[in-house]
Amino acid sequence: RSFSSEKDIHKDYAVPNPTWSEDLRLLYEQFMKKCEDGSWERLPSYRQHPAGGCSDFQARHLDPSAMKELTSRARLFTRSFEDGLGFEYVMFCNDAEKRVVCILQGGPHLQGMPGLFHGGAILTIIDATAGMCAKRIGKVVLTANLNVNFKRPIPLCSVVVLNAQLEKAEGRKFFVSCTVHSGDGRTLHTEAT
Ligand SMILES: CCCCCCCCCCCCCC(=O)SCCNC(=O)CCNC(=O)[C@H](O)C(C)(C)COP(=O)(O)OP(=O)(O)OC[C@H]1O[C@@H](n2cnc3c(N)ncnc32)[C@H](O)[C@@H]1OP(=O)(O)O
Repeated sequence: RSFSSEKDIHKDYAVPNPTWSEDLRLLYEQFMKKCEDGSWERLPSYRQHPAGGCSDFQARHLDPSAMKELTSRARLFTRSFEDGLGFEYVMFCNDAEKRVVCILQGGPHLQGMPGLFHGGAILTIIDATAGMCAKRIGKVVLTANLNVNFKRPIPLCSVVVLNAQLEKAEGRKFFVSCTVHSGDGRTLHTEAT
């Protein structure tokens, strides 16, 4: 299926689709309920960055002529898989508490060791969730340092919950902690700063 259709570019992927498990749907409903009083907000998620969304950042870091050609082909890594095969996730933010929660069902194309989530895939979704937590305050942010302890392996295709918390801000430096728990909250799989 072509990813570059106009419709697809503006499609919000942070909503249920037929590949979602019952566990992910239940977590989604739980968090959508928390959004009712406005304390939590579901964050829409698109395959491509909005045009001009990071123009000053791109001007500083990238060659504009190269960017033009690339932009139409570029995809957000975590949104570049067919439905259900990669990262099925939704992020919710609570700006008052400086928190971002990400509910995630990892697809079969994220395998590392047989039957387990690839460590790089876990790093990716931690980077995106902690990055979003900093971005809620810093607007345009880059990850300078990411330290991770993998405590328990994550079974492939299971549902997990990431909790990112802003711990400290010093000027333009943001310090964020992030944990990955099993969907039932009983197992701490990963912790990161
Ligand atoms: C519209 C957009 C929509 C977006 C949707 C969401 C999509 C999300 C996608 C998900 C994407 C997720 C995000 C991604 O994946 S971002 C991609 C991965 N990250 C990068 O590529 C960043 C590469 N690094 C750099 O560009 C520079 O090194 C940065 C910018 C980070 C700092 O270089 P800069 O020249 O600017 O500043 P500085 O060197 O004077 O340092 C400044 C201060 O920082 C301190 N420091 C520096 N390094 C470290 C370190 N390693 N540990 C601890 N501290 C460190 C340093 O001591 C100093 O502190 P102080 O002495 O001032 O106190």
